[in-house]
Amino acid sequence: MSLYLVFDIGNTRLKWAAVESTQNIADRNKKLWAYSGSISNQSFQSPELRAELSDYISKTMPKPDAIGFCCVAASATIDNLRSLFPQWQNLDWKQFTGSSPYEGVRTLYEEPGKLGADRWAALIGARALSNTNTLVVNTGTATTIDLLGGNGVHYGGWILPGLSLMQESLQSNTAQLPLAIRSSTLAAQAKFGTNTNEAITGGCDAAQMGAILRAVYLAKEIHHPVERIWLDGGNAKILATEIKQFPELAALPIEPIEGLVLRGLWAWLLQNL
Ligand SMILES: Nc1ncnc2c1ncn2[C@@H]1O[C@H](COP(=O)(O)OP(=O)(O)O)[C@@H](O)[C@H]1O
Ligand SMILES: CC(C)(COP(=O)(O)O)[C@@H](O)C(=O)NCCC(=O)O
Repeated sequence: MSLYLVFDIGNTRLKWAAVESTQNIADRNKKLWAYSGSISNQSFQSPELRAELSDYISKTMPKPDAIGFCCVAASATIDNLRSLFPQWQNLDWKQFTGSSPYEGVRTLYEEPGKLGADRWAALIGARALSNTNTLVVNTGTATTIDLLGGNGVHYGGWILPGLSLMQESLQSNTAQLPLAIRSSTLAAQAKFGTNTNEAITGGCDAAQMGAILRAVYLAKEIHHPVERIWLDGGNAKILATEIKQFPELAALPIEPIEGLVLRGLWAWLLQNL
């Protein structure tokens, strides 16, 4: 049995988890991520908070046999990550990138090295869960929508501004729009907005859901009809709730999930160590 520590550094948050090589990688039980957590990139810039995180992780688990990580944030974050555990000597750090090979999955991206490492890891994580035609939707800083065929081929995908980014860009690039606050009465989104707040949140939600729907139609057009949609990332719960209100989308095989990127890093370590 080997112990792995995996880190997913996104543009907003750093997520981590510890897993044992003997655990079932297809397990969807939340307990799978018993040792896991996240910290905002902003907090991770603070030496004091990094020391706290390091202390917490190193007291929670023994020295791991390997640490797998991927990063789509600034490269300085990688330096901070790699200096996190001075208490553990000779750590085996493995960086996963968009061009890291993984047996059983290949991408049609023209330059795989340019594919976001987190998108590629999420696709591998999805593959570890099932061999069906799958749409991988990651609703983080950006929203990414990727099609993975049951044959293990990544047909490419789309990148949209994430929900917060959409709303923030309206505020920062207009004279009259505020930063919208999501109403707790979600039914408001299922109609045309009758105030600025509803108009913004409803519009941004509709853009995200419209892209998912368009991807489902396109997958059918290219003869890889979607059999499963994984919804991951910081805005997955919001979007899943919105989706339930739209019969056309609610009928789709959509499931919220956590940690697809971390799962992909784990699968990659299993295959390469
Ligand atoms: N506790 C949180 N901290 C930061 N962002 C959050 C939180 N909860 C929800 N969000 C939303 O999730 C997004 C970040 O999601 P995440 O999947 O961590 O992104 P990334 O992988 O790009 O870092 C933010 O843009 C924000 O809209
Ligand atoms: C699209 C992304 C910004 C998403 O990042 P995230 O929202 O997870 O922080 C990231 O995957 C990235 O920088 N990709 C590189 C370009 C590409 O995938 O084509």
